Amino acid sequence: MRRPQVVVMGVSGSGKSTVGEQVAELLGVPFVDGDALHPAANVAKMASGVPLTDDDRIPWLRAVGRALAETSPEGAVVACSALKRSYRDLIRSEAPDALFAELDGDRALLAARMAARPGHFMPVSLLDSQLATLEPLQPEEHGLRLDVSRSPAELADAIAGAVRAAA
Ligand SMILES: Nc1ncnc2c1ncn2[C@@H]1O[C@H](COP(=O)(O)OP(=O)(O)O)[C@@H](O)[C@H]1O
Ligand SMILES: O=C(O)[C@H](O)[C@@H](O)[C@H](O)[C@H](O)COP(=O)(O)O
Repeated sequence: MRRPQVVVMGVSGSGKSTVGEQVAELLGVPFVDGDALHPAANVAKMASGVPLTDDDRIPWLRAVGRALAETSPEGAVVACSALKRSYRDLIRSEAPDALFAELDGDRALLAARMAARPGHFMPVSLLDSQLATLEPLQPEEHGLRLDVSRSPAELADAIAGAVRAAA
């Protein structure tokens, strides 16, 4: 298998961190949570209920792309919302072979998962702006879309299988 570079993407609460960690485990590569790469100002903004702008996100997306390309010679899995096509293009400018696994779910399920998640900075009130910003993965983009009504283990298996098939 070529070195896997995988972005688990989707709106807040879709399971990027939970599923991404399991994908990394299955592939035997490091996992990087994109949340940890945000500057403190971005986290403070989201925690106060204000959506990020493109200007807030651009340096962060470059950092996500660099993490994907540079964390390990074996490859990596990164959890990153990557909501717009232009954001994914920025990540691909650092990691051209990245495979994007989009986690989709209906609003009620996502809101319930966000509300049940203890101690996270992201308020449920930002879910609607996340969904409004989301541009789903397009057919010509390298990746797959999955519905998050399935278990994390099933989702991780499907993503790892797609990565292996693409290698
Ligand atoms: N497929 C799933 N089925 C059930 N619960 C899930 C699933 N994926 C994630 N969760 C739960 O939903 C919440 C949000 O998941 P998380 O990984 O933090 O999402 P994200 O990183 O996309 O914001 C967490 O409490 C997590 O345990
Ligand atoms: O671009 C953004 O608006 C943020 O990056 C957002 O999409 C991201 O999802 C946050 O980091 C919240 O963290 P969770 O996704 O873990 O809720």
